[in-house]
Amino acid sequence: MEFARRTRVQKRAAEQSLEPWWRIGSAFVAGALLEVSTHPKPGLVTARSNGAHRDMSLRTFLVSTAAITPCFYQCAEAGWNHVGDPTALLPLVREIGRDYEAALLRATGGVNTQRGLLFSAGILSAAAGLLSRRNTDLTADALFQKAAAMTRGLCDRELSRDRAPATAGERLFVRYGARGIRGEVEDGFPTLSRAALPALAEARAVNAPIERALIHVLISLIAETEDTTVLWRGGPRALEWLRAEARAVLDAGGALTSQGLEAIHRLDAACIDRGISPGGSADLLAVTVGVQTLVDGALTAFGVAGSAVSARSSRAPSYTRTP
Ligand SMILES: CC(C)(COP(=O)(O)OP(=O)(O)OC[C@H]1O[C@@H](n2cnc3c(N)ncnc32)[C@H](O[C@H]2O[C@H](COP(=O)(O)OP(=O)(O)OP(=O)(O)O)[C@@H](O)[C@H]2O)[C@@H]1O)[C@@H](O)C(=O)NCCC(=O)NCCS
Ligand SMILES: Nc1ncnc2[nH]cnc12
Repeated sequence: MEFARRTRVQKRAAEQSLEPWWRIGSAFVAGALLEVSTHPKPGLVTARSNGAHRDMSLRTFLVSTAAITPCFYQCAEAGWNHVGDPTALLPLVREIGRDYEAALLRATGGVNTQRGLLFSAGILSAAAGLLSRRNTDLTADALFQKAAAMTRGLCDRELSRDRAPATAGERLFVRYGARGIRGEVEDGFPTLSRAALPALAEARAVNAPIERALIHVLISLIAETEDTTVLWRGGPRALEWLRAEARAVLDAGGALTSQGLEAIHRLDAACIDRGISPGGSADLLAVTVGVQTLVDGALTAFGVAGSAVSARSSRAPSYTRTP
């Protein structure tokens, strides 16, 4: 029975002429590329701005994405081949990830562009591989629950006040109790379930153009995320200021209204003035695109320039939204 089921799954994968892990990894690579190219994004690097950064540009992210791309494929394949408890998959995936974190830093000359994405998308790629092998539908909830199962106990193991912190994230845990990307993953991506995916659904419902939809998702993430990159650079006051500003933009309709978009441009300028850059929220935008691509089962929904973001809408975007 098991052999017949696995053959059926592998036959289906073969019919799609791609090993499942290629499709899984590509979903998150697309997320990384679409994220960095989207403009405007408050304080962040885009295709037209370096945001609040002197050490990063679009090209920095393009080469770091190229450097980490194989990681997602390898993590997905590790998940596909994993047998046993999901927690036993995490050490395998982290070993892969650490190699690619070094590759990322070599590619960027030491600039930390996407460590958070490497961690979160690597784990989700492995979770997707594991679920695909078991012929389980790739829903957002299934992916998030599997990622949480893989990382159970991670924060208790790695974030402690009993030893000298080694990284920014560990320092911020000691100082403020912030759990950063580790907390987001171990809790099963609550910020995506609560904010990002509903914002994407809202944009799809009005057939918003892709770039507007991605900006709208990012603002919704900034309003919710305990972003340790903002905490690191500006402390709790900066994080609370930014989240309040993002909520005000959403009250004006977010990226789905002209007033909201004007407010986003103003917030971008204010973040640049203050040296604030919500890199963790940007990572979660990339992860949201990857997850939605796996749920849709196709890259098309995000790849047709100018069209609406929905995978299902065939008509031209009749895009109007009153605040
Ligand atoms: C597990 C680690 C990745 C944890 O690293 P660390 O101990 O540093 O913990 P955090 O700070 O909590 O997280 C690291 C990065 O995660 C992003 N992030 C932060 N908060 C959140 C959040 N709430 N939700 C999601 N993601 C979050 C963030 O990454 C982005 O920002 C970085 C750019 O920031 P920036 O300030 O511009 O640049 P810096 O150089 O950092 O500061 P400046 O000097 O310029 O001021 C960039 O990384 C974005 O990705 C956090 O930085 C790690 O320890 C680890 O184990 N890595 C190994 C790889 C691995 O395990 N992979 C497994 C799967 S492959
Ligand atoms: N577009 C971006 N700009 C700055 N930091 C980031 N971290 C992830 N994406 C980023």
